[in-house]
Amino acid sequence: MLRWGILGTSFISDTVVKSILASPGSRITAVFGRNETRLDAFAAKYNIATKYQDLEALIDDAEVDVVYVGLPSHMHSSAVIAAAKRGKAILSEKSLATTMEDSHAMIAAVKEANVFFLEGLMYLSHPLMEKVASIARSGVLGTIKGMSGYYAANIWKKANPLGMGTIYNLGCYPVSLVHFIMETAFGPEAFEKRQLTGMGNLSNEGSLHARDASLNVRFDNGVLATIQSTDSFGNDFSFSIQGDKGVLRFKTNPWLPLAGDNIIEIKTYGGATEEIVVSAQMDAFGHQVKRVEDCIAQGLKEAPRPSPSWTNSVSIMDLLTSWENDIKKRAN
Ligand SMILES: NC(=O)C1=CN([C@@H]2O[C@H](COP(=O)(O)OP(=O)(O)OC[C@H]3O[C@@H](n4cnc5c(N)ncnc54)[C@H](OP(=O)(O)O)[C@@H]3O)[C@@H](O)[C@H]2O)C=CC1
Ligand SMILES: O=C1OC[C@@H](O)[C@H](O)[C@H]1O
Repeated sequence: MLRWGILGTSFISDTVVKSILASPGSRITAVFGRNETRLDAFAAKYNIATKYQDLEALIDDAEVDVVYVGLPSHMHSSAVIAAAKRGKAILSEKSLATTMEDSHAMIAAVKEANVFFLEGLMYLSHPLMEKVASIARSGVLGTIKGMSGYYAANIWKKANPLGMGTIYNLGCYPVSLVHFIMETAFGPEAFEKRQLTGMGNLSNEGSLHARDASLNVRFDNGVLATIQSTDSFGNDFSFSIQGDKGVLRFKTNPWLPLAGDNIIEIKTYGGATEEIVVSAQMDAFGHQVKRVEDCIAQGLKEAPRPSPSWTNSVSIMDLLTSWENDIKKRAN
């Protein structure tokens, strides 16, 4: 039985805790929150016995095997480093961090401590992504030539501005999916070799960050990717993978795959359209908990693909930070 300690009592901890409690292989022994009222309410709601207002105290708790980091993204690095030093396994929310310096420091710490670490890009643990990878490898799309993605959610008033806006809150989803498809189709180096341009609208509320952002990438092998992301309006998604024989489109949200039916459409240029349904027992958060349990039971320190390896998480961050820098460079 895996014993979890939860850092943070916000919306995302609420979601993740429900999946942990639904799993027979896990239980929650402790929760940290800085606000006493919210901490008490959270612990009471989920019947969590031990409450801490001191983050280090939770990490030190001998009854905690795995720490879930549900703190804002600029705090991931310090929490992950502290947990790694105490030998804890770690599941830490996306984005990995908000800077490359923090990203390298946290991955160095988990390597040094030789502990399990997974970034919470939860959709990559869902069986839908295994299916997408098998389609990308099957040849039905031909050679992959391009990808287009869009993610919009009106969350800017709720998201912590120190999490650095839509690029890190939402853009990380299409970028990590482009990363996964590039790796699946062309091998581990293909994503790294590229040129990009970023455009966007900046906000200075709480931090200087992109609120609406678009990205154009040309990978050195000729594949083109276009991504758009906003946290200032809407509630919508799209993602397609274009090959020289056909195109794959997601009919349901690739980044919030469900318990139930998840739907992909493949259209070949000869005219045939096939709908593929991937049915799952659990949503992405449920599969993510199962993945953590399975990895720890097997003594693994990194989760297998489609979940991101440590190197994958750093590569994704490298693109996110380059995207942000390019937008900011144009604004100057
Ligand atoms: N996977 C998913 O679907 C989603 C993931 N996320 C991720 O979850 C994370 C949390 O984001 P968000 O909800 O915007 O963050 P919040 O600002 O709501 O903070 C989350 C938790 O961290 C606590 N916290 C914030 N600042 C501090 C601090 N300085 N010291 C101690 N505790 C602190 C908050 O306490 P308090 O309540 O007192 O403010 C809260 O309990 C991010 O990494 C985000 O990317 C978010 C949404 C969905
Ligand atoms: O991280 C997230 O993932 C799913 C989105 O719908 C949510 O708003 C975002 O914060």
